Amino acid sequence: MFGSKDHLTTIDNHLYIEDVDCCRLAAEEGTPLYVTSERRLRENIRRYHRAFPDAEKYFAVKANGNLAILQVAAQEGMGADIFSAGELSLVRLAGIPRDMILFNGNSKSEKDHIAALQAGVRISVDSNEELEHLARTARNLDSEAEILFRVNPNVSPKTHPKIATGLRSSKFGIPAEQVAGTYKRAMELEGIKPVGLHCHIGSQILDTAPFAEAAGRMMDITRAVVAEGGNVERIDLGGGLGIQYQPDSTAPLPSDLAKAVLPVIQDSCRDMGIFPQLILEPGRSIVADSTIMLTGVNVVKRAHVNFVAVDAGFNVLARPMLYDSYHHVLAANRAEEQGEETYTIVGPICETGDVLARDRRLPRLVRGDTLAFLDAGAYGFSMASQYNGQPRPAEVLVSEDRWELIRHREDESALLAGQTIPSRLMW
Ligand SMILES: Cc1ncc(COP(=O)(O)O)c(C=O)c1O
Ligand SMILES: N[C@@H](CCCC[NH3+])C(=O)O
Repeated sequence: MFGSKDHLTTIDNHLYIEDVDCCRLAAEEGTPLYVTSERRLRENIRRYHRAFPDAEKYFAVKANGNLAILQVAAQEGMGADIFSAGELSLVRLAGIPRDMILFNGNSKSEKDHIAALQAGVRISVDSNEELEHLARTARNLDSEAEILFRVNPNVSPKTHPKIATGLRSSKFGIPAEQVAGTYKRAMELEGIKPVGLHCHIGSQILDTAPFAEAAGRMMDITRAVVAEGGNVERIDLGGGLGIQYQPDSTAPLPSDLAKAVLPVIQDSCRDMGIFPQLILEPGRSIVADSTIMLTGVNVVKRAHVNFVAVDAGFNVLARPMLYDSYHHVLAANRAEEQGEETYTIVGPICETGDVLARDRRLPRLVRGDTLAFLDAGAYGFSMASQYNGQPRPAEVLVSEDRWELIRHREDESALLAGQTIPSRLMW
């Protein structure tokens, strides 16, 4: 019923994650609730280690910044791809070694550069202008920035346009033809030590060909940099491997990615006589399918469309609203029943676009039922908001037959946090 998702099963009509009954979770922890299988998370990481035994793997923290999940990633030997000083604090707390952290981003402030330099992590430089700013800041701190250059390889990843990042028209990276010149400039700059090249072509990519194409472009650029006398010690191919959101679809595995990119890199590097450290930055393919989101049914409305209104909207799971993404849904308390009715599942937010799923066949639903949205671990909680005065949900980590809270449910006080009323208005 769940294909390769062997952390999910049904017993007596209830959905289980590992050995925990999701109906019990909903009853005891409330809904909406994010629930992660520790076993699946570890297995997904180990799959990357098996496919790429010599590469460093940096978990893309933007996919899921929960500290317990980062702790598991650290225990399993992952580094981190971070995009802000906030994410830097998270990964340092989780114990990820500084030598395996890359500070990415197309719009870093001086404060971000200082945070990266003081923490001693590498920085991915996204533009010629950033290079000059960073060099100045590093010199002011009497420090030296080890940098990679984010390259724009102009490769089409065949994914949703909002999450394609490697096209010429995207805001990310230095145009491929400029990189060798920029690298040369960096070698002359005091305060800067260029050590490699970085790219990331997009997310939820279901075909390995664009990765191979990007690897080829990276090798062409490496050749040009080496010809200028540059030292390329690190090549970072980013993340982006897609997962199987639709039950009848297929997605490549890390081993398929390895088959597509390793020969391209290894052959070219051997030709050039260099042996750089390969880096990958997977997010979604590590954490998405480890996690489900449980949500409670509040209202079933039989109108022009059959609506089922649940307690999670795009404030909890933004992906369907942002990208028309599909998440498979089932009734956690009637998981073995056939679909009898067709429903559009909507949230509690005051917007017509607050639709989590359309035209789903489910058992006849009533108030109090629990729905499970699968594959919710990547860009799920991390994109949740408090819109419409909705406190954000709790998260739990399941291991075999027990679970632990890894993030408390917010209450209304979270909506007040950080706010002040000027005294002149208090009368
Ligand atoms: C620089 C960078 N690395 C890695 C990732 C992770 O991508 P994914 O979650 O698709 O593996 C992203 C997000 O797209 C990214 O921007
Ligand atoms: N947030 C997107 C992925 C963005 C990747 C970050 N560059 C999603 O949910 O699919």
